[in-house]
Amino acid sequence: MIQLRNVSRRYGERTAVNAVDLDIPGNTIYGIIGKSGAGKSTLIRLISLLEKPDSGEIRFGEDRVDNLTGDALIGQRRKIGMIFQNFNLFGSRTAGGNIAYPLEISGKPRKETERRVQELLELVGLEGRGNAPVSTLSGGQKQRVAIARALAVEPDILFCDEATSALDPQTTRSILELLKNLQKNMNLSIVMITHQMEVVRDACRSVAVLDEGKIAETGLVADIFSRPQAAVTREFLTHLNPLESIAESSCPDLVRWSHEGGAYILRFRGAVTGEPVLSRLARKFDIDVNIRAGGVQDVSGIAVGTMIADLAGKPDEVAQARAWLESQGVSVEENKE
Ligand SMILES: Nc1ncnc2c1ncn2[C@@H]1O[C@H](COP(=O)(O)OP(=O)(O)OP(=O)(O)O)[C@@H](O)[C@H]1O
Repeated sequence: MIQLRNVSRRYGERTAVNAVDLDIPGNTIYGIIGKSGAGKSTLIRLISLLEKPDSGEIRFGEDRVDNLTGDALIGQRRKIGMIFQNFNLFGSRTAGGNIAYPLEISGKPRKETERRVQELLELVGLEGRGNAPVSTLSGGQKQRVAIARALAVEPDILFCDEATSALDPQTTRSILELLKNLQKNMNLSIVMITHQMEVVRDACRSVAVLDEGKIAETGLVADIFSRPQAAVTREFLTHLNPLESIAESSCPDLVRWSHEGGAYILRFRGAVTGEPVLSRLARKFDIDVNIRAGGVQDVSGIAVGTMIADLAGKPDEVAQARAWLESQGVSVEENKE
């Protein structure tokens, strides 16, 4: 478990991370999502002990780590692996040579290093590619090498900083699948920094939404998807949900399709998705329901439905209908698009 209390980091006049409190559970994949400039990279530099906060405390488990220096700092940093958007591989080395690097500098004997490199290549699905020059690898393969290199020294925590942002959607999915499997099989804690809600949906169990250096909200991904609280979260979901992404999602259940928008966004989860809530709504209230688009996404194994609909009728009837929907576990939001 990583714990941040009142952590701030300023650059001159600019407060990049502002009084952040965060509990990142261990042994899971935790997402931190934010727009460009929200402070994600700064936050990850602080948590990975590359920079010190101006104020506040960071703990790994019981140990306070933000104030460490010397060998104690090096010891804690050994527990952390990192992968990046642009892979940061050594172009002059082969795939295997990159993976061997951290083992070589930690003084592992050559035979052991060779054996471990083979194991790691297998682990990331690159068996037989150890001698390939980095320049001959695809983006997805390069990221697999970077993952293997990060895992070579058996870290407790793997930080992924926009690790799939440079990859196409299919490669992104395969890298996320790999990370999910590694997390499960190695009891790893993974923290994923991203600006893509798809990455949060497809890989993370919990998420923190960062906005202008502050935590806008945190929660289980399925809860955030079905009942977003902060305006910035809704904005992320609006860009992901209503039209294109539903059609592309791995579990499309498209009801209808329209580019004309709709007055309301309805979100619901679990059992509610299977119930004929809208037909009951239309029977119960004197309103017309026009579904513009809708679908069900798989969010960490939980079905989360999103529907864009018009609810037309007298204002008080529509207000009552909205209140009834909320009482049935359906979150109703005006569509600002
Ligand atoms: N080393 C630095 N010196 C000065 N300002 C910085 C530094 N690092 C970050 N900032 C500022 O802090 C704010 C947050 O930046 P940060 O890179 O953490 O955001 P981000 O969410 O990672 O954005 P992006 O996705 O664009 O990288 C920005 O206004 C940025 O200009």
